[in-house]
Amino acid sequence: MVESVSASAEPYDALLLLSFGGPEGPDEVVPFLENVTRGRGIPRERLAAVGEHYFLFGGVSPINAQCRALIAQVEKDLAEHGIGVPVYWGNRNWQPFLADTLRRMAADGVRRPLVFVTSAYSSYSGCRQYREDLAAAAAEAGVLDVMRIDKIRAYFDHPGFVGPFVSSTLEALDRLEPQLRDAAEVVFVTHSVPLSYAQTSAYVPQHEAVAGLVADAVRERTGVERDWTLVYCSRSGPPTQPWLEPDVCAHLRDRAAAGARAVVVVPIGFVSDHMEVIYDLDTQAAQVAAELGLPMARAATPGTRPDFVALVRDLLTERAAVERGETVTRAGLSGLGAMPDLCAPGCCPNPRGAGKPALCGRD
Ligand SMILES: CC1=C(CCC(=O)O)c2cc3nc(cc4[nH]c(cc5[nH]c(cc1n2)c(C)c5CCC(=O)O)c(CCC(=O)O)c4C)C(CCC(=O)O)=C3C
Ligand SMILES: [Fe+2]
Repeated sequence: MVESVSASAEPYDALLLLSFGGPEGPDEVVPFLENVTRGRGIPRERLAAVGEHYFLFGGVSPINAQCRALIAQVEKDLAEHGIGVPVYWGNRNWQPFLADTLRRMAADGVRRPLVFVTSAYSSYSGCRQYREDLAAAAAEAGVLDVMRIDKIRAYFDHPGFVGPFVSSTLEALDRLEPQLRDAAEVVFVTHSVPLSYAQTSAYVPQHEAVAGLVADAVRERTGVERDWTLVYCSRSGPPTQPWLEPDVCAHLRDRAAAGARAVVVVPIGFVSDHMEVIYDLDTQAAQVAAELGLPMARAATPGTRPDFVALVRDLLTERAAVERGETVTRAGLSGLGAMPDLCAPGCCPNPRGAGKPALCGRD
């Protein structure tokens, strides 16, 4: 972590965790899905199928509990480091809704919050869409005149994000039978997105960089050279629209046919074990692997690992130092360089066209 940056949140007076949101009971599943997919042309069959994924887990997405757990650890960590900013939480698609949170923050006297989004990579879904959410919610809450909102940069190659995946990949290898460990291939997985999103953002190169960093570290630690691939899960949208491929299940079939002996599945696209992880990987991909007789272990996501909790503080103090006019050293392990604090004009564009207001960028 970057200790050269003084541990102060000045000029920020609050940290806002901004996430996706998820249902917390069967009655909430359909309204939640309506919020997610409004105006996005997701086929009815796909929606019904995704609803079933949630019902399989009692209509409860794990994501909200994971946000609460992360916030509790971040509050503790900030307090331990003498950083006295309150931490708030708002979501794009479910309670607590972002606009309600912004209203409460304004009433509490917050004027200069910094936003941390639970998405590490650049893409419309993980970057600009949250910036549009901030603009819409700030307008709805009527706080645009009293609050200046900044957002923390994309953090895919930060050691506090990559490190937990190195540890969890080693732990997953250890869960395989000892005689299979050295032969196990590493399958890095992220959320598929439409090709149009991938072509207009650094989504794929950023994932390739993280996969390479984790694979290198695991090779160093185990002394074993193993094959790895980046694949995708959770494809949605109409069948006519091209999305990133291959799908994780198709990849497992291919590798089994090619004689692979075991796999470790590493969900580098996700900061915590939410629905895509517990359904698409732990349920669906695990079932395919079982049918193929292919031993599979799934690596954990960063969740509330101490390195990831410390990442939030590091990025908060880094950005605060920038705003105070200090020179900072930015933690980042890939050769891609840090993403800018203010998104460049037109970055991670809205596939339905420009023109929707977005905060925290140069456009
Ligand atoms: C890149 C990306 C991330 C990672 C970055 C980030 O974390 O933000 C992400 C996260 C998430 N996606 C989630 C859930 C859903 N995503 C959907 C639909 C879509 N996701 C997309 C992309 C992404 N999504 C896209 C291009 C669509 C098509 C519609 C559209 O263009 O918007 C749908 C609709 C049904 C379906 O078709 O799957 C659901 C229910 C949950 C909550 C999980 C839980 O409850 O635990 C989380 C964290
Ligand atoms: Fe999604």
